[in-house]
This record gives sequence, structure tokens and C-alpha cells, in this order.
Amino acid sequence: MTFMPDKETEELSILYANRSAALNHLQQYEDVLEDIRKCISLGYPRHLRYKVFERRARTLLVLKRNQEAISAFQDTITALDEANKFDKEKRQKMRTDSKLMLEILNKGLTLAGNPKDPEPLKRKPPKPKLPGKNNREYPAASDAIQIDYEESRGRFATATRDIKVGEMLLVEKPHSGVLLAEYSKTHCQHCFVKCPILVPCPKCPNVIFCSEKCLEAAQKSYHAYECHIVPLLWKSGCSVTCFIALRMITQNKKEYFTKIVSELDSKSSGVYKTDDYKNIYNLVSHEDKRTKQDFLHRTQMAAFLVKLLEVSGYFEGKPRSKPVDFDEIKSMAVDDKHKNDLALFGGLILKNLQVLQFNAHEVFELQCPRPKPGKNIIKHTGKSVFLAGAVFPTLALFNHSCEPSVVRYFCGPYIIIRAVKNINKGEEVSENYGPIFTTVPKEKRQAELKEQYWFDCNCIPCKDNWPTYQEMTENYMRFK
Ligand SMILES: C[S@@+](CC[C@H](N)C(=O)[O-])C[C@H]1O[C@@H](n2cnc3c(N)ncnc32)[C@H](O)[C@@H]1O
Repeated sequence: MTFMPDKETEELSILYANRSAALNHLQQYEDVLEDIRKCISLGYPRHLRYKVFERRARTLLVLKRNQEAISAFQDTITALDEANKFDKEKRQKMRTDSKLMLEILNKGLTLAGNPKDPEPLKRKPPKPKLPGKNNREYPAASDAIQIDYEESRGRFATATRDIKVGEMLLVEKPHSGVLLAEYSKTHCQHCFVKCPILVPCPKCPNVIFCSEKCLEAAQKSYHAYECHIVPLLWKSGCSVTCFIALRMITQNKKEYFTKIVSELDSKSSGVYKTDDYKNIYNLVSHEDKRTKQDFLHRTQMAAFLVKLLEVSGYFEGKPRSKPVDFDEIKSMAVDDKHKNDLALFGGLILKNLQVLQFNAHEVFELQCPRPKPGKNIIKHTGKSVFLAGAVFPTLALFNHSCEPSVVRYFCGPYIIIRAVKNINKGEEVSENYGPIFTTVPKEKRQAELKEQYWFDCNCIPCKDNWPTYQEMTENYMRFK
């Protein structure tokens, strides 16, 4: 991929016009209209406009948006007057064809009583919403959830009333999330959806976005600083978790952190908001149980990441304008003027790395093959594909059970939690961190949870030694 021409240039308008022709061949009609809108707003040359206006008119006809097609054909006729470099005969033919289409359309619409055009299709799914009332203290969760605390297991969710199977209990956007490198040219860096047509960053060839809106949101926060350091991060081989630890910083300005740093250790009061870094900072990190080796390892990673932050221009609030390489990082002397920033942000990144170890989630996309035309037997061949890593601060308060009460899935960047069984008032509402009692034997589950999450699982299937499906005999099923 090469660089995009700078924003708002004639060159870019020509690029959009040409892409609209390609999209037309691919029958991606809504995208054709969007590219034509962009190309006109960027000042596409007047003597060429008849081409895109005519393409717009014909696209609108396909979409049965006839009222809009009429004005597009009228624009085509007007634009033909300025198409002085275009073959006179062809110009005349296009004018006649457009006039004919106008006549047909006007007649048809009058006969049909001038019906309204259908609404344009929305490409992105709407933002998911909890159907009932939101919890006042934890707005990402429903009012059926409350967060309790016990010394031995920390915070956990319980039901404030009876919950019916299927009920939606939580909808949350990530506080921070990062797409895996291998999806950076197919999925939106900002909202993780697959891009039918891409909007590249005008300053780097590293990532893409699904819309101008996502590009703008990213450029206004993390991507301004990440633009030229992303390739080095990927090349370093660091995990997506390390990248999230950095993103947790780059998505806010330096001043945001210097303002809140003195309150970070105090317990939060009031509404628990997803975008509040203080809530993330106070998630479980098991700092007191870590070994020296563990700290050394994480501090080395934090030192590398904070150096990247320094070269990105973050401390000065001036994003860097060219790519960075390993040699530049290695040869950098400690700059006295950045000493305090390096200490503060190095410390925050170190904390982020610890928190993420226990609180990050994988973001999945369900991929299903296109159904073959004419075949009406649906085979369930869809698979979940690991796309990104993210931290959802409210969901991170749910504890684990090997027989969970909820299931999670994604809608763009949002995670959605629904009950998979009826849950009684006062019962714990538990998540699952990986091993389920039906398929993984108890010893293996316990070992995995201890190694990854540092706790001894004491859920009912573990306590009562429930058998896996394979261990259940027919008799067992019947007697139970
Ligand atoms: C994602 S956090 C869950 C929320 C956490 N309890 C808190 O206070 O913020 C994961 C951590 O919670 C604790 N935890 C989760 N499930 C548990 C369980 N079933 N029993 C005991 N502790 C558990 C472990 O310390 C684990 O590392």
C-alpha cells in the first residue's frame, strides 16, 4: 500500500472518482455514492464531473432511489456544458440519454403518486443498547446486576432480581483495544469491523479505517502518536497486550494523566465509567504476589514502550512526522527534559501491563462462508476468529465459574453479555475465563486458572467434582 495523497487535494478527488468506477463494477452501490460524494466535495475537476454525475444517477436507479436519480441526471446535463474536452458527438449522446431517462422517471413517478425514495442502507450496525434500565453506578451493566466484594475473591457480580435466560446484562465499549497486526489492512483500527472499502490514514500506510468518522476519532487521539511507531512495535514481536498497555496512554493527552495522577490510588466514588483510566488502574493486578523476575521482565517491556512514547512526540504534544527505527531508539540518550515524563509514564505502562494480564479480553469475529446459491441446507461451518485484544472495565469485575451464567459476543467494538441460564436473585453472575467443566477435567481447569489468573477455583463443578460430558454415562444423565 502506498501513501494516500494529502487530505483535500484534487489528486485525492480523482482517486475517489476512479474507485467509484471500480466499486460500480463490484456492485457495491452505497460505496459508489459515498466515493462520488467525497470526490465532488474535494473539488473534482469541473470538466470531468459529467462522468461521476452520470454514474451517480445510474447507481441511484439501481437502488430505486428515483427522486434522487432525477436530480443526478439533471446535474449530468448541466455538467455536460462544462465538459469541453469531451468528444462532441458522445456529449450529445449522453445529453439525449439523460433527457430520455428524466422523462421516463418523471412519468413513472407521477403515475405512482410520487412515492418517497427508500432510505439509504446503513453499513454499520447501530450501537447496541440494553433493553431495560441501566445500572446507575455501573452504567454499562443492566439494573439486574450489582457488584459485591469479598476479601477472598475481590469484586464479583450478583443478580439484584431473577434473571431470565437470554436477558442482555451488559453492553460495553472497550476502554482500550488494539487490532492484531495481521488484520490491520482488512479491519478498522478503531472499531474492528471488516472494511468493505478502506479509508487509509493520509500520513502512514500502516492501518486502515472503515469511515472518515473512525479515522478522525483515531487521529484526534492515539493514532496521531502511533502513526510512525506502529511498524516498530509490530516488528519488536511484542504481544497485543503490550500494545494495549501503550494505547491506554496514547488515547489520552499527557495533561489528562498529569491531572489525575495524584488521585489514582484513592478508591473511586460515584459512577463507574468505561472511559475513566482510574477504574482501569484499580483493576486486579496482584502486584503483591509478583516475583522479582516478573517485575524485571515487565519493567524491560515498559522501558521499551515508554521510549517509543518519547520518540512519538507524545511528551511535547507534537506528533512525529517520520517513521522510527530500532537504531534511533538504541542511540537515544536520556533527555533531561523528559526525565519526569519517562518516570511517570514508564510507571503507568508497567501498571497497565500488570492489569492487562488478568483483565483483558479477546475480541472475536464470527466468520461464516457465503451460502451457495440454490442450496437451502444451512451447514454450521462458521468459526470465531481472534481479531483484537481489549479491556472492558465493567466486565472485568465479573469473576470466573467453570459453569458460567453468561455468554459474550461482539457487535463491532462492543461486547455484549447475555444470561445463558435462569439466575435467581442474589446468585452470582459469573463469566468464564476459558476452561468449562463439560469439556475440561477439574485438575486441568484448576491448573490453568491458577497459572493464568492466580486463584484457586472453588466453583460448584470444582467443589462437587462434576463429571465432564465424556465421563457422564446415560444412567448418570437419567438419575440427575
Ligand atoms: C477479571 S478479575 C475479576 C474481578 C476481580 N475479582 C476484582 O476484584 O476486580 C480476575 C481476578 O479475580 C479473581 N477471581 C476471579 N474469579 C475468581 C473465583 N472464582 N474465585 C476467586 N477469585 C476469583 C482472581 O484474583 C482473578 O485474577
